[in-house]
Amino acid sequence: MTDKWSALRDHQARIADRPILALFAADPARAAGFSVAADGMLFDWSKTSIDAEARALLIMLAEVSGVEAKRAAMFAGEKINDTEGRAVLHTALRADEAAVIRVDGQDVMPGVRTVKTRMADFARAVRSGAFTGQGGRITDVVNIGIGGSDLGPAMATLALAPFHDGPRLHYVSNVDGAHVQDTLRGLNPETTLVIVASKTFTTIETMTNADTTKRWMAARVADPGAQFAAVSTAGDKTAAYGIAADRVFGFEDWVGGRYSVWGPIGLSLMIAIGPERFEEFLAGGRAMDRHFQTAPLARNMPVLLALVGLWHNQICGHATRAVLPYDQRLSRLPAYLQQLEMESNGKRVAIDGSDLPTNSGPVVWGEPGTNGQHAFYQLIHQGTRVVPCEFLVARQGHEPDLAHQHTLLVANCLAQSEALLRGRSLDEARAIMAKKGLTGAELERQARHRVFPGNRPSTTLAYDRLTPFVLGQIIALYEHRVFVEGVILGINSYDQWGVELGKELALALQPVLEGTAGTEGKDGSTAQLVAFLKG
Ligand SMILES: O=P(O)(O)OC[C@H]1O[C@](O)(CO)[C@@H](O)[C@@H]1O
Repeated sequence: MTDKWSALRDHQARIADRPILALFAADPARAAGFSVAADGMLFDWSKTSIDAEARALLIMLAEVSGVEAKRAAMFAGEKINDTEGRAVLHTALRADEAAVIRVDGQDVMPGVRTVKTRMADFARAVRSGAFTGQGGRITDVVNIGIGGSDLGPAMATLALAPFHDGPRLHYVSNVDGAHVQDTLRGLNPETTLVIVASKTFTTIETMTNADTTKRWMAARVADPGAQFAAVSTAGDKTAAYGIAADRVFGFEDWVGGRYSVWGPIGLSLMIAIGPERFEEFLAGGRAMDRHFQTAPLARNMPVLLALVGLWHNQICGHATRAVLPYDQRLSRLPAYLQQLEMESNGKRVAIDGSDLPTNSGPVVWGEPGTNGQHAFYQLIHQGTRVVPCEFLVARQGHEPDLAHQHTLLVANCLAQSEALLRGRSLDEARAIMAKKGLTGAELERQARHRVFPGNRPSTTLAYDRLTPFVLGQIIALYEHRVFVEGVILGINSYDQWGVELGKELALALQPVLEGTAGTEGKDGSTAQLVAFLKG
């Protein structure tokens, strides 16, 4: 059967044996030709097996899949999340002051601006000491949320540590009591602000941790509710929880959880770095939006990042991709991208309800370099499976006195992508063994262990320095990559039905574990585990 993927699959089969290095040899301008720059960032995808013909076919794939029309529909507030009947407008949260964006005929921007101003006022009050706890100035902020209500602000707070001049920030997500207990230990309830961050305000992990934290505070503070703020789309539920309306920051259902760091869910980040820096973060996202909307597909960074991803997963069959930031402060980026990419594009059914004719999105994983090098790069270099690697690296760090360490970091990043590309041949390995004095069968055996197949694909995203603006660019880049991949796959990237069944079963298992219900109807393994865990 020929479909929109066929020409690419046929082409890939034809070029499968051609080494990436041969592409560089044949085209001295390959590095520049297979790279794209946008607002100070460089995305180099030349160390992949994509040649000029594959590139043309990939661009055509984006065209025939209607990426440009769908992009316009998203930015215009059309309800492209059609299994939930919602618009997808996280971009409105970072749109410029003059923007007019309508949903159901209503301009949403006045509401966005009003809430942002309220957030900024509150953040300034907390940072300046105008808003106090019952024991004085706020020293610590605890953000209680999970998934998109945790990963974005937690990742960004860590990423922007050099700009963190507000109170200390803590993030509690896991329903495991260890998380909340370990976080609250050592904090003073009288000077702690708690932000309950939940789009729905029903998520059991978040509400359970909020209840626990409220009890912890009540033991020392007369009015714990006065030190709680809430971020949610559910104003009725935050009111029922006893949080005064002036400390509730609402948003609309057109902001998906994993896309929500730009708005009220980013309140903790705003308190950490201040409203002005937060604006710079939004400006970075906005710059990437502009690039995504205006650059031709062949020079469009999110489009190219998506096409490289599709080439590796759907065409070459590589099931995972590693995100490898050579930037310690981006150590939570892989976890953040796991939700962004896997919750968005981990779907086996197309928008029309039919089975997907190809693989869904890949498994995303990673750790910051150089730590990963001393852990799992062995498999990346010499394992039997190919793992496309996505490196991120800054031209400069925030530690001028440690510039030599930054140079070492950058050298390591470049060395890894070079090693993946070049590898080491058997002859080269034999020469190394011969130099060590080995001969015969032992030389051969030892040499085989030292062969690196090479020809392993990677991309590198390089930027100047991890500022709020650059972080905004990076997050928006990946958001739009997910969008483009989703459009081409023909799925709805903005729902998440796959998380529901486990939630339902957990609710039903709670009384079983408490002993008020039996294990009738449970499979043998689950019943056995219940019996063991009940003790
Ligand atoms: O913000 P909420 O409503 O508590 O949801 C938290 C997370 O739970 C999910 O719905 C998945 O269970 C995510 O999509 C979301 O980010």
